[in-house]
Amino acid sequence: MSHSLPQTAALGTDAVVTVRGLIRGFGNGNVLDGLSLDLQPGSFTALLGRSGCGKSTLLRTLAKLDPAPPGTVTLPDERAVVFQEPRLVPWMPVLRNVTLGLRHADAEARGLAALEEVGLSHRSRAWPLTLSGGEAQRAALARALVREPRLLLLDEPFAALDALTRLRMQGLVETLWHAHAPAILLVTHDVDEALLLADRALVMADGRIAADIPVPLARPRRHGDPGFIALRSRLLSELGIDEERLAGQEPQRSATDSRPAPPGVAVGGYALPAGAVAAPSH
Ligand SMILES: Nc1ncnc2c1ncn2[C@@H]1O[C@H](COP(=O)(O)OP(=O)(O)OP(=O)(O)O)[C@@H](O)[C@H]1O
Repeated sequence: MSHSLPQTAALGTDAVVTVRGLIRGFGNGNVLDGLSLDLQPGSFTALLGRSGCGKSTLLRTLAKLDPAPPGTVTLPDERAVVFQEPRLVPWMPVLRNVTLGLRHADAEARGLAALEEVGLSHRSRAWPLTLSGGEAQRAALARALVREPRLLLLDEPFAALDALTRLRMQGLVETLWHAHAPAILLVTHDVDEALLLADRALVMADGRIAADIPVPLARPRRHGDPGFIALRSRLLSELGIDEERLAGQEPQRSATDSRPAPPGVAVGGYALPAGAVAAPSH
């Protein structure tokens, strides 16, 4: 794990999100144990960590779906969240799903514009159950986008998609980020996804941010670039993953594999072999 002190790193006054000493437990120890974090306006941050370390708990707290003790979390009002499942209301057409809860007089025009941006305007009248997995996630992104969020929370939004659709969706999210500049917090198990998209990678462990790694790579990013490879090694090491054992393994999935990715830490959409993840040292 990092030897730096990321709990106090990058804490600034102009942040769009401020978390200070956040504690959250469910009866059996604290999942979040004094976690502190700042997110700057327009930043793109990836959040990684072992399964069960508390990533979704933090994200749910930032979405105000879970309570936080008074004074520990400061958030903008304009927030939106996209989950692994699109969570569309099945008895409402796509456009209604996107505009649900919007109070603007021109909500429909805004909804159509958002659908246009995600490449789904031709399905605005469709029922959610007739959408493909990728289309449904596009609709979920449009529903987030139409709210003009200053903070966009993404909880493994591509994990249930096949590898090719995931690549397209990653490109779409990057385009939307460039166009609208929300602060994005992306929870992902995929180290390559984190390095392709984010300018900062956070690793959670022991209920805190254990490592805070800048990703100063030029875009568009490529897996083979030396800087990418070096950061990948660093991130895998922070995650306690044995890269040498990983290198000896054949990928279990191809780019056109339509099966959803299995849970656990992944690299480039490939599930890691069991032995590649070191036993917890704590
Ligand atoms: N509402 C809840 N009630 C009880 N325990 C919970 C609740 N929410 C989360 N937990 C527990 O808190 C821990 C952290 O869960 P969380 O979903 O935040 O982890 P995660 O890092 O997102 O995991 P994964 O990567 O597998 O999605 C887990 O042990 C989980 O069982």
